[in-house]
Amino acid sequence: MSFILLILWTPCILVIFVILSIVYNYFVLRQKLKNIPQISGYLFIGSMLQILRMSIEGKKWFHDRKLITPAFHFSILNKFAVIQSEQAEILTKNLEKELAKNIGKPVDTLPFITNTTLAIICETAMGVNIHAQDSVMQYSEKLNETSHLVLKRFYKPWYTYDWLYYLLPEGKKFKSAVETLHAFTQKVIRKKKAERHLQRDHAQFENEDNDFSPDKPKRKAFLDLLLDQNMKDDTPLTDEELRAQVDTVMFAGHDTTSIGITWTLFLLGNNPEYQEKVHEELKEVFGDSESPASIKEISELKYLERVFKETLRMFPSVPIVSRKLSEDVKLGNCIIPKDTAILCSILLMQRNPKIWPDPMKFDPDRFLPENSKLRNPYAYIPFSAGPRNCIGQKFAILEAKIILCAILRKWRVKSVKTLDTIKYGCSIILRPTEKVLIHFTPKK
Ligand code: HEM
Repeated sequence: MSFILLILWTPCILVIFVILSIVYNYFVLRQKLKNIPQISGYLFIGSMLQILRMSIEGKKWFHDRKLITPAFHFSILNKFAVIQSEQAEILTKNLEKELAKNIGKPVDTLPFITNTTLAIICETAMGVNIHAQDSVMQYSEKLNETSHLVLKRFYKPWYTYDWLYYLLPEGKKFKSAVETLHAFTQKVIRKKKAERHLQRDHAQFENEDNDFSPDKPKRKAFLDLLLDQNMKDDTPLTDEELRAQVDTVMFAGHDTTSIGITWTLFLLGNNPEYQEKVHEELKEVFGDSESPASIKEISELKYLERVFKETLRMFPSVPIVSRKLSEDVKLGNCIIPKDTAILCSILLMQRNPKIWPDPMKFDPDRFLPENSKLRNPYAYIPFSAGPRNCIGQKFAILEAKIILCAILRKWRVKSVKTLDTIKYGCSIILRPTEKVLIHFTPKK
């Protein structure tokens, strides 16, 4: 079967094709650059638009993407890696404390990892230190609340109409959560802008282009980089658009990665023979050293990278991506007309036994170069594909490796639940719906 037809109730009836085939994903995801909208605007009735920029289309999307791309350049990622490493060290200290408090008990792992990825994204996206800011935790809670509410709205047709939705308790809750989010990001942007004015007045940044030279210890957040780029742009972003950019990176950049890392620990904790290979690799790269990992050492952890890739195959953090066709597209014998809504199911495709034999078997060697070379690149798309793919892919892989490496250099892990017994479900993100309990046993 290549696609499923879904008919949904929205202000007008919406027909959606859920695509299950590699070839069809290829046609849908690589549509022309001129107009590659996602359909979150359709599905979530515009409410997500208030928070994020995911529904921006055409030239506007292209302009904004060009503007934020330099902030994800490889040279800048290395600077961000310093923050990722510092936070990974804090995580291991926190885990040590937790284990000392509850000797012999398994740890509910996801909250620890999420606090870490949230701290990382706050510092890298906004330049805010999480420990100094209680409001950041509130920001994260509200972000989760809004994504749950958006999804609930999708299942209740009478919530479709804004005027009605905002009169009802859930609509009011949603509005208040969005206001908290906006207020926080706007405050940070205003503060950043004021700081920059002050710095300019004091001529502290005489040579902007050299700001990333190694002898300059100052680290810039995504927001600083965006403001730098924005100053050079012919059509700069407004404050509201800047806010949406930062919110998007905050939203897209912490839960996705923390859940991916937690699933990795869960799968390693169920597959001791593969976990042993990770420990062997760590021993080879680090020996008995206890110093934090360097970027070079992280890049040598090829097996760990394959482990993370295989985890994202079985548990893609984003299980579905959406598109609205910008042109008629021929799929098999059918012509699907322009403007049709399409869902590409990453989850179903990456677990399709015709493409991935024995799909629920965890096997990192599927990603050995010799085993991947003949595979269609659209068979594996946890970061989506085509021009509108995940801009944070390299950031996420680096972060996952740094955090996993920091944990697995200290402990062996064993999961309480198995693949058959753990409960999880699809919302915007594929997340566990129960605690992911893991035993951590010191290696020394
Ligand atoms: C394991 C971690 C991650 C996964 C699996 C993931 C996956 C995805 C997917 C599937 C999309 C949707 C693309 C589409 O609709 O085709 C996306 C978009 C996006 N992601 Fe990620 N992501 C991850 C981490 C990150 C991180 C760490 C950041 C930022 C630091 C980030 C920033 C973004 C942004 C800004 C977009 C929107 C891109 C656009 O519309 O131009 N992601 N991500």
